[in-house]
Amino acid sequence: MKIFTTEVSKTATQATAHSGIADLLPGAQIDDYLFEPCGYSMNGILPDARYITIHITPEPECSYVSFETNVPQADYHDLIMHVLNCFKPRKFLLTVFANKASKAAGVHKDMQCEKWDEFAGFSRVDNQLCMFKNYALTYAHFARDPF
Ligand SMILES: C[S@@+](CC[C@H](N)C(=O)[O-])C[C@H]1O[C@@H](n2cnc3c(N)ncnc32)[C@H](O)[C@@H]1O
Repeated sequence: MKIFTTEVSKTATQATAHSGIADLLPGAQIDDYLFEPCGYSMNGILPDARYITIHITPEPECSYVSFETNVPQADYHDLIMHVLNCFKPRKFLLTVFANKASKAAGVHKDMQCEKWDEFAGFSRVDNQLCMFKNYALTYAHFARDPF
């Protein structure tokens, strides 16, 4: 997380490149900001009103990264792996919003499968499917050391 400090990165562009954020969704037009002495925010826009937004609090006592996108994908496995490789968290929360018309319509059912109980070295410690009128939400909590 030191990469998101002005001690290590001279500019936001440097932090975006060196952290791997620039490669998460190639082609995004990025507006990034590196706070003094630490902290990072970025918004990226892609064709068809798609976006990516990342906010990073690197302070060790309360470190936190948020990543959000509306880029439609049938399967977010590779993108999730890419994000995890960038930030190497000890735990993460995953939320997927999709309805029947979404490219990701099958994700809710898929994420109820036991194969997600263990994922990329993480254990799933919580899993919820919430059905709303026009869409559903899957929420899952993964941790490296759950017990
Ligand atoms: C990236 S900002 C994001 C805050 C925003 N509430 C969010 O999560 O969307 C938080 C990080 O920037 C740092 N920071 C430095 N100066 C800041 C400022 N003037 N306003 C907000 N955050 C600042 C904080 O210490 C923290 O590491």
